[in-house]
Amino acid sequence: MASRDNEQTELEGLPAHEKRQTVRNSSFFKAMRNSLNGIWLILVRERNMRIHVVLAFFILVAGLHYGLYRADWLWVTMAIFIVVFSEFLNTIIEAVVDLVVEKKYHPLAKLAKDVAAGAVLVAVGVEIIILLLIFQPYVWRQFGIVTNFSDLLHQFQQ
Ligand SMILES: Nc1ncnc2c1ncn2[C@@H]1O[C@H](COP(=O)(O)OP(=O)(O)OP(=O)(O)O)[C@@H](O)[C@H]1O
Repeated sequence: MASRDNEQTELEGLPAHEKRQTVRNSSFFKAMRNSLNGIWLILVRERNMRIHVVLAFFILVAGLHYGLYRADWLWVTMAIFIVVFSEFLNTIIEAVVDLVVEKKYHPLAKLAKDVAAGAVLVAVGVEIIILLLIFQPYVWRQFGIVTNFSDLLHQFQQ
């Protein structure tokens, strides 16, 4: 138990002077503060999350550059969300596993962590597919090539 207490004060991203709260949040604002702290902690502790956020920024810039339609923005938002959300779940699972096994090797710990990491990989794969499907007509259009089926139909009708 002592080792867990030490780990708590040494947790990267968590101020050492942080008051140790283990009871329910006394107010909505306290709950909000702890939730924002969770977002801050994952950004400070997880390099992969920082990479996802930077990539999301460039995707948003590309979306603005190409002037995506509203429906396309919904897909792009969902694509970014599933990756960020899966990274949140991955971090939660890693933390809970570490809390339970306390640095000892356990095949179930490996299973939980590897499967959680696999979920992030699947989410990234889905994100890539969505982004390719959404962005490719805009990119081709820049070179004067029409690939969108409805645009093609529209051209024939004219
Ligand atoms: N207690 C454990 N028992 C068995 N295997 C473990 C244990 N801890 C970690 N591993 C193995 O080491 C790998 C890396 O674990 P770690 O907790 O360092 O994740 P990480 O490097 O932060 O991963 P990610 O890049 O997904 O955040 C796991 O995927 C798992 O295969």
